[in-house]
Amino acid sequence: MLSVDRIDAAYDESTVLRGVSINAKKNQVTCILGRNGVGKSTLIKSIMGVLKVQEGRLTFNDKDITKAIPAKRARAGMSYVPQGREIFSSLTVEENLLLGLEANQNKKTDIFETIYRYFPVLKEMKNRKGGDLSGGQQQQLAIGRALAAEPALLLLDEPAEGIQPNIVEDIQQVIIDLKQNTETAMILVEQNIEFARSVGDYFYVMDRGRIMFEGPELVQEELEQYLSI
Ligand SMILES: Nc1ncnc2c1ncn2[C@@H]1O[C@H](COP(=O)(O)OP(=O)(O)OP(=O)(O)O)[C@@H](O)[C@H]1O
Repeated sequence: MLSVDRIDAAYDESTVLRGVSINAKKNQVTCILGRNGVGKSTLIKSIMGVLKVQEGRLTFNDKDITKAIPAKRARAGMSYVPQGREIFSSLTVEENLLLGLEANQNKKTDIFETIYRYFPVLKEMKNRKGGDLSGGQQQQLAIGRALAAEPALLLLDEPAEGIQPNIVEDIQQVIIDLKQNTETAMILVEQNIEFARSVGDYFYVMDRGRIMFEGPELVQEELEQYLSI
């Protein structure tokens, strides 16, 4: 459903991604692993279109989206949870979710019941300002907002980073539930190997802007070489 074909991406003059190719499939969690600064977030940004690629091609549901702006990719079914959970602090929880609904083709708030079932705390706090939530609650809201679009492809950039363990478990359960009950394809950038292993179906390991390893299992040797384990 998503195919990234030999892309290069750069910030100004410095090239960060070099000939990166990955695929994501319906109903599967595709994990991107690698040390700090190897280009994982840059890859996710290139997929969402926040960063333009210089070379290569992106295809989403058989359409070439290489030059499409992020809003068009969102309308086509992509949702993005950036690293650092960028929610709107001055809007309420419910207003944040309503913004997510904008990208949803059927625009029905029925999806909110599913989101509130996944993250009951969001229902309890639906009239509170996003900025009043704890870090973990804001991460739940960021994921909830992305799910309000009922995406075909969900991009998650380190959702477990800096989050307390019980909320990490909730997020893990949501990913597993989405796999079991929907056709959502997910791309998960993660430093937490156990988290990635527990939900992942296919793994890519990056180093200095390139894919060094890919496969359905994480091989210990590759982990030691590229993830300093
Ligand atoms: N906005 C930016 N402008 C210039 N350089 C950037 C920018 N964002 C990232 N970089 C650089 O691009 C490289 C890859 O960064 P990226 O954030 O993609 O790595 P990452 O693998 O996601 O790391 P982390 O796990 O720390 O988020 C790094 O050298 C980083 O310093």
